[in-house]
Amino acid sequence: MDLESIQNPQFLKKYTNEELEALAFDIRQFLIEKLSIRGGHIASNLGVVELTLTLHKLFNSPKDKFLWDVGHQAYVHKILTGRADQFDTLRQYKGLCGFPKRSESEHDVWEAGHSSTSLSAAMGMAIARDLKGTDEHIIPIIGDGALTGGMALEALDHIGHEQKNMIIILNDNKMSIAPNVGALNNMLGRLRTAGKYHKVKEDLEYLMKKIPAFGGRLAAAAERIKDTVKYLLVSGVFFEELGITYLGPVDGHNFEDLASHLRYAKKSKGPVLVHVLTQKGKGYKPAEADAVGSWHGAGPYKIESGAFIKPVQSAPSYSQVVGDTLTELAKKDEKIVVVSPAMVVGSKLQGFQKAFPDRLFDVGIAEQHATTLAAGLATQDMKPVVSIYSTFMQRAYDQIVHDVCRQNLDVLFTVDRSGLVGADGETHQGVFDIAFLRSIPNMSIMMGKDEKELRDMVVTALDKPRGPVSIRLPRGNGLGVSMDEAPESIPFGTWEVLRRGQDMAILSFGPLLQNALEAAKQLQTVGISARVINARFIKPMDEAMLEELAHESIPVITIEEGVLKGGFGSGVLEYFHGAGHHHMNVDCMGIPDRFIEHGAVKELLKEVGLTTDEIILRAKKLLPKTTQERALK
Ligand SMILES: Cc1ncc(C[n+]2csc(CCOP(=O)(O)OP(=O)(O)O)c2C)c(N)n1
Ligand SMILES: CC(=O)[C@@H](O)[C@H](O)COP(=O)(O)O
Ligand SMILES: [Mg+2]
Repeated sequence: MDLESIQNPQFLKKYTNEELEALAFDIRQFLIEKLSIRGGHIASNLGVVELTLTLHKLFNSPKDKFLWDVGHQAYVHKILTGRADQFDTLRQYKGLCGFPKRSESEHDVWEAGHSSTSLSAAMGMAIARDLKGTDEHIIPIIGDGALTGGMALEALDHIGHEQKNMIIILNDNKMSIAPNVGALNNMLGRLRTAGKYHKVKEDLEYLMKKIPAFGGRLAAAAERIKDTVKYLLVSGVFFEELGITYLGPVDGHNFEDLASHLRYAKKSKGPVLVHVLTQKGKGYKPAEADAVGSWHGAGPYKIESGAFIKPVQSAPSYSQVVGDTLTELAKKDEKIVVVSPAMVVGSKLQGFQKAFPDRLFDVGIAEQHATTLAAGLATQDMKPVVSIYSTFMQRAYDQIVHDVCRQNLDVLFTVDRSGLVGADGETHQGVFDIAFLRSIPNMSIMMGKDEKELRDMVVTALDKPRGPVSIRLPRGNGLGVSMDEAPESIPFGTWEVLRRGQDMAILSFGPLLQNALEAAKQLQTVGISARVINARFIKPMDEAMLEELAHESIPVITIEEGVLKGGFGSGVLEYFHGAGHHHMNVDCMGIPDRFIEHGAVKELLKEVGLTTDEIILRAKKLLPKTTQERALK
């Protein structure tokens, strides 16, 4: 079938199972081909082809509402709702978003990117539906990984209590990004192998009706028998005990099985959970065989061999540098313990995990728990490191404030994917952490200019008690600087002058320092001498150096890949203001007050004006008239 001709899912209503099989094949071929060019979340999408087709056949989107948890597995839904023709632009600048997007389609009723939000949102929609007196079906689709998130569990508690009509699809592929972990996953494992509960339950209810009613006592006894049988037949009745009818397990690649369970769910009252078993990567051998999560969010690949097409990189990724440094340090310091909320693969912690399986805790998608767990470890004189993506750190804000910083505990946060991340877009940009961490008492924040300085920062943070420390590191690879020298501690709270200059000062940190240095070089050619300062400690700032600038009265530009409101530049302004240096002329460059969509980081930097050219323009404008005139000559 020509998938690009699909306008909406109506055509599916009349499809036979054979036709659905053929369409599932075409969709898989389409995805494998399109994603081979620029990558994307292929494995999760290949796993939900039959499920998505059946949902769109049996329900009426957009009246009935599908809420895709995380949202990374909504590609098939996008194809069926008329967006196949845009797949060449998937996750590209100004192109199709990699997650559901309300502005893209009326069928995208809920946006996500972060996990475990679908059940709460579905509950909100179900309450609204009942208050308005309408009758649509609300259908959150949540993975076994996302189910480990605290929000999902909070929502289940409420859903079971309220008893609103809702069909929860639990898409269980035994995988988070890597193999799923935790006691809930173990419980699902037992359910996977148990018999089909809904059939057993129907038989039981039939049997009960046949028992003649001899008053309340017999009825009560019959209920008890039913409960006992339920316990005997189902190894875990977690959902039923919460008041949510459990149906399944269902073969998520079998149209008949899927349809019969979903039809049953459709006519059920109250909340129902349909436990669907799928295989991540289904239909593409290299992705099916993936046991570590390499095909979760894949880059471009060769279709025939399944080999990834990677640009030749001479430098290690920043994540790898942190992972390796922690492994090295942990050899000498047995107090170092690493906590990862489901991101062992992305943050390159497999080496640490292999070397110290007892000292790495993958806690599943549980950023809040990860943070307070680390706080607990710190109270017991351990050296916990929470390896966390900047964007997911947002989930743990209260735990950082209340549990870690308030008690001034020695917890190190290695804040991965800090700054713009690119193709994942606005849900994932790591641009808020400086603003939200800077305001918390006791928290220190650093970012290295290159991979060597990053390594030195990890050493610095762990060499003696420092209170809470956050070390930011960007997505991607280092600059390729030599790592031959032994790592060393950096004097806490100090900045570094990278280039001398007396007309003005550019203050920045991390990869953007390269742009600053290039700008300074080009400014020199027009007679402007710009000092470039590596403001590697975002907090505490190097006040002695700020005082020098104030004394010299030279204009200052601050540059950061973070939001301007409350960011590093704000900190510099606050300092000058607080110290009474009202004469200081400061221009802050950073991320404006809006969400930044997907695209290559380079394109996004251009969009927000964080380029060498823009720095040069802003520098020239900031300088006093006399210096500007000198530059024009
Ligand atoms: C709050 C949060 N933490 C971490 C992630 C990173 N992440 C994205 S998908 C994923 C695994 C989700 O597993 P599951 O829900 O089972 O979906 P699957 O990929 O198996 O289809 C993780 C950990 C996230 N998106 N949101
Ligand atoms: C959907 C999600 O949250 C992750 O899969 C994320 O896309 C991973 O990002 P990285 O590719 O930066 O590890
Ligand atoms: Mg999963």
